[in-house]
Amino acid sequence: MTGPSTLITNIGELATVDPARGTEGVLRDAAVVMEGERISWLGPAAGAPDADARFDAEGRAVLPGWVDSHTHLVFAGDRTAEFEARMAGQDYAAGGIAVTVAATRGASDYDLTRLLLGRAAEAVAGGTTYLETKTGYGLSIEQEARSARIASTVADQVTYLGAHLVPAGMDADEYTDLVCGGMLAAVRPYVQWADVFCERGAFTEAQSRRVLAACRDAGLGLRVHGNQLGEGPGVRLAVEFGAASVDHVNYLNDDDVDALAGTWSGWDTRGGTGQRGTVATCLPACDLSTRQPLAPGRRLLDAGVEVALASNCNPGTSYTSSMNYCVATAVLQMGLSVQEAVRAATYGGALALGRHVGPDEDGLRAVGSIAVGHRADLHLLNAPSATHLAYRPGMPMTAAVWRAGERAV
Ligand SMILES: N=CN[C@@H](CCC(=O)O)C(=O)O
Ligand SMILES: [Zn+2]
Repeated sequence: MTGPSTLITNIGELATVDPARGTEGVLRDAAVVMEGERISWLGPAAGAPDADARFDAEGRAVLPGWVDSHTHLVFAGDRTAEFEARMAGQDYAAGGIAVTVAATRGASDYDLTRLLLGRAAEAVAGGTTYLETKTGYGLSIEQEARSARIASTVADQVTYLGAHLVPAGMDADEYTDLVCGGMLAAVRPYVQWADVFCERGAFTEAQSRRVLAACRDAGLGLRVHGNQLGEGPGVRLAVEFGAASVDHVNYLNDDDVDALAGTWSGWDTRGGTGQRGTVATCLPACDLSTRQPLAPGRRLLDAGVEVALASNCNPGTSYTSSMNYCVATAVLQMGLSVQEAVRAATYGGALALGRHVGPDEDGLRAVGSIAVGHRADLHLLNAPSATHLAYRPGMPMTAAVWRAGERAV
């Protein structure tokens, strides 16, 4: 599909995050042409072709739109009281999820959709152009199917997280049967991925294994919430099942890091080719809000693991979809360079969602990097370089956003 073309010129720093351009991938004094939903040209501004419309970036930086590969946006209510108690010293516990389940079950389809649309709009306003979201606040066949259906009308990709918490009054193994049986069948038309919260207070290793096997057999891609509140089997299970990502990863021992690194042994990080492994998705906004140690992103990168950064926007542990904030935190507190953090929040998220490459055909274009044929998802900063995301944290850095070639902000 073609369409009207737009030339964005006078770009001071164009962070392509394209592995084909080597680890740097940064062009100076650059321009990009979008044609319909796709990128049709990029290169030096001086050599840019004509286009139907022209936008002057005035020397500012352009990045790929953020790819937020981990959110929980289908919910009603909030958990301010729980947050206040946590800031007063109480530990986070999985049980708080039940408060959101009650509020979500009580909301109408109309309200749940309206709330989700508002949150997705907030994410786009912050530079996010590709969004995953999950079920997990329904926890019955009807409610999980409703959440999945509503999510699929708004998010780019949807993950089934029936295995988020065992609902009050239910036996854990009987609930796991439901997650692997009738509930899975009911959500299946709406979701691409399945996830399990493998943690104390949520699902045990044996229960998690059953969920992952059933969902894999149903043809879903897999991800795992693991090692968030302490060391545990989450990472090992993710590796064993060939999951696309394991998310949180706060408490890792050497074996966990080695196991994750092993999944990337056939991968060429510089070129972005080869056999892909399990992405470690770090969620720094969640770590700060729950006062957990920040995930060891530096250690994972040094070991050769591909890392993603995501917001984990949800009412319990991370009530923000600001990827700018996640990137700033990764640089200021996790030891990532600006380039590594930007890559993790764009290309890394795309890797975790299987969209780092695409056939680059309609509806299946690659996201998370700027290259010809990829989806035209661009983020113009109010700054001359991406460094300003960390150098000026908390400042309004998002100047304009194009999503699939359309101006969204
Ligand atoms: N860790 C599990 N699930 C969410 C939190 C859910 C909640 O507390 O409502 C998370 O990713 O942090
Ligand atoms: Zn989560």
